[in-house]
Amino acid sequence: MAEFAGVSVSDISASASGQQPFVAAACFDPGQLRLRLPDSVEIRFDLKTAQVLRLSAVTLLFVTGESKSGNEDKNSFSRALKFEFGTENESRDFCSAVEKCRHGKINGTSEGSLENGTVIVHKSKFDDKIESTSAKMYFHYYGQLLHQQNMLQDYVRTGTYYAAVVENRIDFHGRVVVDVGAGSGILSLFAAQAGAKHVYAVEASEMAEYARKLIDGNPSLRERITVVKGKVEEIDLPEKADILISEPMGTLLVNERMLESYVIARDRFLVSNGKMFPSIGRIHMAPFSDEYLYVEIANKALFWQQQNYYGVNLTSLYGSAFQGYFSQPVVDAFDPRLLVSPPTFHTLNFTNMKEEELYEIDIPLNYTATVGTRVHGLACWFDVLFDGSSVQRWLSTAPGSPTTHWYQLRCVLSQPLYVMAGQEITGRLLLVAHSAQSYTINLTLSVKMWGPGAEQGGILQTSTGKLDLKEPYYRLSQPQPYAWAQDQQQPQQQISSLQDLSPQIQDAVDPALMQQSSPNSTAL
Ligand SMILES: C[S@@+](CC[C@H](N)C(=O)[O-])C[C@H]1O[C@@H](n2cnc3c(N)ncnc32)[C@H](O)[C@@H]1O
Repeated sequence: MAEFAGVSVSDISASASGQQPFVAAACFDPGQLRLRLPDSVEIRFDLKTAQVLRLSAVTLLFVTGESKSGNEDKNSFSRALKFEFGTENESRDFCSAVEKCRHGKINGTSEGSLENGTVIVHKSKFDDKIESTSAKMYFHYYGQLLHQQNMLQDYVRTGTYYAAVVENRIDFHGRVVVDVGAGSGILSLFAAQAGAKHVYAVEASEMAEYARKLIDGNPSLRERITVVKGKVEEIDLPEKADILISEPMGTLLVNERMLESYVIARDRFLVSNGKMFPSIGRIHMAPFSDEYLYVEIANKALFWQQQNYYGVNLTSLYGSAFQGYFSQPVVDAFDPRLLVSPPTFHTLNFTNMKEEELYEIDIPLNYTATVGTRVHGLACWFDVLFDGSSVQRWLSTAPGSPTTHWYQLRCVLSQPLYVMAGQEITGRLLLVAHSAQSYTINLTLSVKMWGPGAEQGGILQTSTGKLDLKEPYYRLSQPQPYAWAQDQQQPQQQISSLQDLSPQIQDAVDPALMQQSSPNSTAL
């Protein structure tokens, strides 16, 4: 590894103001820069979080998220150092050494000449889009075995992947495979079982170490699997892949924004015409009616209706709390008979879509109501296709299908809509990605009002909602029995304390329900 002797270093971190420049030797290890000071103190810097800014031909600014002293590994703090080199060549060599060693890469990356002021080694595309705090929590979550176990124990999910791989061993046999976000390494092991020539299991979280252990514990497969710790946006691999395998799906398919990493991995590692398992995903959507759910959500805000909470009037926050509860998409398994019309779907083709197409997903909605009822929002779920050469398999998360750990998702509108059987429901679902690895959901549903004016094009009754996919309400009930007739004659036990609701909710609740409600009914 490269070594640079006699580098003049000034610590210009706020915490080091007034310190004199010192002379050090700079050495590189995979992923690390070591500065050796004359008094044999050594300071190590993690290159993954480092940025290098070229200030002049011989001066570099080196900023790092954390450093570790030789004696005390746990002592970490951010540093800004100014490096002065003897020659321009030396400063360039230092830059390319940083780049080469940054991720402890399997192979090196190109060296390039730089203009003054160019930031040369720093954030990847992932880091540019995603807040570091979000990424830290995300990879911390996936670094824990209990969460990997949760996915492994979703037998619908894991069993479908297993079947898709072993039934299509023709697609894996003798092929190079990249497992994008390998987690425990399970899909890599499946690919190796199906005869893959070599599998690169790429995993960014600490789970990579467990994956290594798991793979080591399977001697007949381990020779053909290499675990690569790092983000697919950042690591390099020694060869291209014939096939990518991944499980990048989040709630509503797109939550976690890992599909973008899957598409980036395709562009970086897959041979042209290579296969992707899965190759397409579809978001399915349909309007639904669920009075129970609506009242349950509206009721949550009632707390803020109190005028004497330890002597404090809370009501000024009631409106905000009410909107807040309706901004949470509901995750649970529901009875498909709650759907008000047949679903439509929107397809994402992972094999040819651009990563940027996932930043904003705009879906026009158009349905015909099959029943007269109140529409409380839009129900969504997804499926993905394993388009194998032998067998095509779908992994479905639809209501009524065996439940998966994704359940289904419902966007509930604070103002329900009235529809008649045969009436058209139009609208738009706009998903806008945000830097916390999730999406803002903008939902609009409209129906034409009946009565005077309808013949002239009708008056639109529109309801809108803005929800944050990052903040779901995990309701996780079992599928509800379909307890009432399509004409919305609700059974008595579902109505509780409706008389206690605020006038605002009472306006929004089905008037038939209000008449039937009784304070003695069982809780919702
Ligand atoms: C949904 S889990 C799937 C794990 C495993 N493939 C399975 O099927 O059980 C997604 C995994 O991808 C990893 N991951 C997410 N984004 C990544 C990225 N950009 N680069 C590498 N790994 C990533 C996460 O840490 C997580 O372990």
